[in-house]
Amino acid sequence: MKNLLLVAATEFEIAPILKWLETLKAPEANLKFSFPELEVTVLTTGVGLPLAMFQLTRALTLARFDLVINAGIAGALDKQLELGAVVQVVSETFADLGVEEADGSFTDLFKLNLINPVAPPFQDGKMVNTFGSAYDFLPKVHGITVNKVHGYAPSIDNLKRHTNAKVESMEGAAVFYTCLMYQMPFLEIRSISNYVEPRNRDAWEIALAIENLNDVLKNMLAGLLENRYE
Ligand SMILES: O=C(O)c1cccc(C(=O)CC[C@H]2O[C@@H](n3cnc4c(=O)[nH]cnc43)[C@H](O)[C@@H]2O)c1
Repeated sequence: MKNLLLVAATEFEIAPILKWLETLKAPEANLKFSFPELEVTVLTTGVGLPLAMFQLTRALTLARFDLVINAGIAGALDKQLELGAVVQVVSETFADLGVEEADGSFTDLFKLNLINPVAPPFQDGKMVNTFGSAYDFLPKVHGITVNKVHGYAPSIDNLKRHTNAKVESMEGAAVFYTCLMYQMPFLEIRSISNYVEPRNRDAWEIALAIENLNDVLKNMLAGLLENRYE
């Protein structure tokens, strides 16, 4: 039997898949859905790096899982990505962990020699999902994780000059760090709800992003359940 941990920041991001699971099976404690061939545990961590890191670490110390799937919406740094597009994030960085210099530029903790850029789980300051390369069903992109969503043109321009990342979230790097440290296979799947641009909340397509994200999750879970519940 496979044990899967589905991790999202908020319940609204995974509400459709949760509803689908609930139509198939009544959950046990801790939102665990048990099928003969698969156990799916759903964990909502709250928004942001500290909450995600604590909740995921606790979950991984309390039970054994074969795979963690981090699912959620995200901002796109690249306008070539369509709103509603679903991607697999294959690398992550803690993008605002550092210092702001007197000229407004940003220096990360690796350049300041405060974190060793090649000490596990980092590779040249990045975290790479080596487990995720086995999965090839979505476009693969690089991601960054931030504490503060970018919404001010000069800081967005500055960010785009210094990263080749295509998506921005608030939890991805916490999942990468924790899973890589525990050598736990994992995937980060994100659907684009908005562009990282001067703040314009009205332009966010959250409903579309959630619908597409949950369609992908449903296909994955249905496959793992040998398509007996479609
Ligand atoms: O209503 C808002 O203004 C607002 C601002 C930030 C996040 C949200 C959420 O709905 C939180 C859910 C989730 O969304 C991820 N997310 C979505 N877009 C972005 C982004 O442009 N930059 C970073 N994170 C983003 C994030 O992982 C949150 O957990 C609402």
